[in-house]
Amino acid sequence: MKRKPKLGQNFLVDDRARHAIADALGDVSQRTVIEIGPGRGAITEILAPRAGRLIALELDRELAPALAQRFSGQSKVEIVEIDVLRADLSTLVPPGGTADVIGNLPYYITSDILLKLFTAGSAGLLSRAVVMMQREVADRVSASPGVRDYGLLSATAQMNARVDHLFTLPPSAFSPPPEVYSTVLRLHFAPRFAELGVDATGFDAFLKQSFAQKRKTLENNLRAAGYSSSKLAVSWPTVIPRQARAESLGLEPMAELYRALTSQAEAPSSCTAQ
Ligand SMILES: C[S@@+](CC[C@H](N)C(=O)[O-])C[C@H]1O[C@@H](n2cnc3c(N)ncnc32)[C@H](O)[C@@H]1O
Repeated sequence: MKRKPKLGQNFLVDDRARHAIADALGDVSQRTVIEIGPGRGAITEILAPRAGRLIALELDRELAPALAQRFSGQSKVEIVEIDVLRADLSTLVPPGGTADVIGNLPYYITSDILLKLFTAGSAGLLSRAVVMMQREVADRVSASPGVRDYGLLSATAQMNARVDHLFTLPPSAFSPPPEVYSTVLRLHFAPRFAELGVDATGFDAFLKQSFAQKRKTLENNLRAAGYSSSKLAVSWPTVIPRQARAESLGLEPMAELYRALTSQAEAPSSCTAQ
């Protein structure tokens, strides 16, 4: 049986691909770039001479000191041994400015990393990210409403960023080769909460409730979350068919329903499910 590498360590060995990933971030000469999971430095070594400042976050206790040693002569490069999910990104961003992110992500925590990036993007800390992930996850992030892959991750991503699908790599681009294809996405952080007239925390929670069970209609998911039938009936916008599933709806009608539900005094927690 093939042994799975620990910490999602499939290192990029395709030279064209690592240059294409670094190039996708554009001109970073005046930018702070945060690299997630630099590993053996495949992308780090391309960005080190280009970036205004490069901060690479690596969890592996052997790889991090080896990289720190290798880049010790380059004052613009900092290698930090840390779990990216525990890192406080706000401390890495220049005061009053934003940073960019790059990374061939460790696939076992891709969704958690993306959520962390969206939160930081909404807080105005990040501008762009070029990130590689398992193809199936990238397809979900960039899916449009109504297609099979569209779900909570797509809605959350598209509330927070414009998503460009860049290119896909086969397992042979990595060593050891993973069992899956990998896709590179570019995210331009541009939160839509204000434009759609919703508050970020409340709407994020509403999306989770709306997509809670794929086989249920949106109305049934919201009833299960505690909204009463009467409240749903008076708030339901005419643009949304009563039998619709959240997976078929764009963010505009979802925001319209959320605004209608929250503009009335009754809160979901005080509703009786009927
Ligand atoms: C897919 S490899 C990419 C390595 C390198 N950037 C490349 O392209 O060859 C993922 C990297 O993320 C690191 N990693 C895994 N979990 C991490 C975490 N929680 N925080 C930071 N780095 C992590 C792994 O040690 C590994 O170096």
